[in-house]
Amino acid sequence: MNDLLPLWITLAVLALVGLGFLGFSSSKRRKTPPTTTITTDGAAAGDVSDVAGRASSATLEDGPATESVDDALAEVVPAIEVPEAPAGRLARLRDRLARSGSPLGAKLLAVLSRDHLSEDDWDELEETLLLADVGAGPAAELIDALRTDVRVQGVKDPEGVRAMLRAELVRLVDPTLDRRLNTAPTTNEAGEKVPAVVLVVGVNGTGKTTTVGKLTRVLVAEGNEVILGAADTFRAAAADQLTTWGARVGVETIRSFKDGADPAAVAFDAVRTGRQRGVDVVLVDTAGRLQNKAGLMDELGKISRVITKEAPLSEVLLVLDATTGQNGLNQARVFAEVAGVTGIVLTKLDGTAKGGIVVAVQRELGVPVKLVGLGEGPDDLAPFVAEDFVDGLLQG
Ligand SMILES: Nc1nc2c(ncn2[C@@H]2O[C@H](COP(=O)(O)OP(=O)(O)OP(=O)(O)O)[C@@H](O)[C@H]2O)c(=O)[nH]1
Repeated sequence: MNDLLPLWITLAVLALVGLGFLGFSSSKRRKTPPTTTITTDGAAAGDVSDVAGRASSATLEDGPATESVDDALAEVVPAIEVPEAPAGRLARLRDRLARSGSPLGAKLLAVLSRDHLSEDDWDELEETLLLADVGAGPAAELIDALRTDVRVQGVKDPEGVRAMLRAELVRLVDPTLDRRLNTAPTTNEAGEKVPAVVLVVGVNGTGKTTTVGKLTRVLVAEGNEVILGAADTFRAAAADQLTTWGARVGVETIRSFKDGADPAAVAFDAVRTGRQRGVDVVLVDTAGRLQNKAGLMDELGKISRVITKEAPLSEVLLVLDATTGQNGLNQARVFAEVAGVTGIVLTKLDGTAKGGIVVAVQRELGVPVKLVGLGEGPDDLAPFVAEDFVDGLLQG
């Protein structure tokens, strides 16, 4: 029996080592990056935000709850998606524009193709433009230009009429405006990289958070490193929503888990983190409740003041819902005064026959439309191109 003692000891040691290995590998398995693929439908995205929210709050509020955080994340952390390249998106989305804008394009073409244009016909054209929210000034301008074209050229064949209308609409939308997004990082005097900071403002419900999410994908597709700041602390779900958008393309969101946290503090943290990490762009989502002008001015003023301690603001994008017409324009005026808007994002153009708002809002604010939202899909945000937009209106 004594002779067998060394053998028993060896077996016991081997068994212990074996058990240890199994334990290690199973704990490793829990930490393996989850492989759940998130589809583009809202339900799956919602699941992720729930869990992302649960996981992060567990980390912050419950102390060392690493096990449950891992488990929660393991359920649904998405595989990183590859967003669609931005160039040519407007052409892909042209059908949606055509469907929404066709009352404008088709009606204008139908009237202009009549044999002898009477005063009533010109009135009808003007009315059509006004109904599409082009605005009184630009509508009158377009009618004058078309009257001159018809008198001088006397075009009557359908192709000629279409070409004439296209040229005048493009002129009205103004292809000469600089619509580039300023998202290039800079270098400060100390030679350090400073990220471009894009502040996104607008009334609640216009699509700000969605736009920040879609814009993140545009920037990632262009090879930028991005960090998001969830400074919409008014609506708790907005930060979850933003975290989900970011996670889908491997982008981190800086947020607070405190109810009603100071949005300026979150914005500051986001920009500071972006600077420390050397990222290219920091995108900051805001709440922008339009309680009153003074309140809005205080909030946005404070956000931009604290941000600029870390990095200059590169862009202030105003998100406007195209379906809200003149009301949207009134809101836009207030934001433009308060926030120093440098570009407009017009959302929900897929759901309106009022594509003319592009012209009205540019004229009203003197700021170009830089991006348009044409659906709820993750890549349904397109850089605005005057010619493609007009072609969309005239298609169909
Ligand atoms: N059809 C369509 N829907 C859009 C578009 N952009 C945003 N939406 C929808 O508009 C709704 C509101 O969007 P949010 O991004 O939550 O709006 P928000 O401005 O951040 O709202 P608050 O956080 O309350 O300030 C969502 O259902 C979006 O899917 C678009 O271009 N087309």
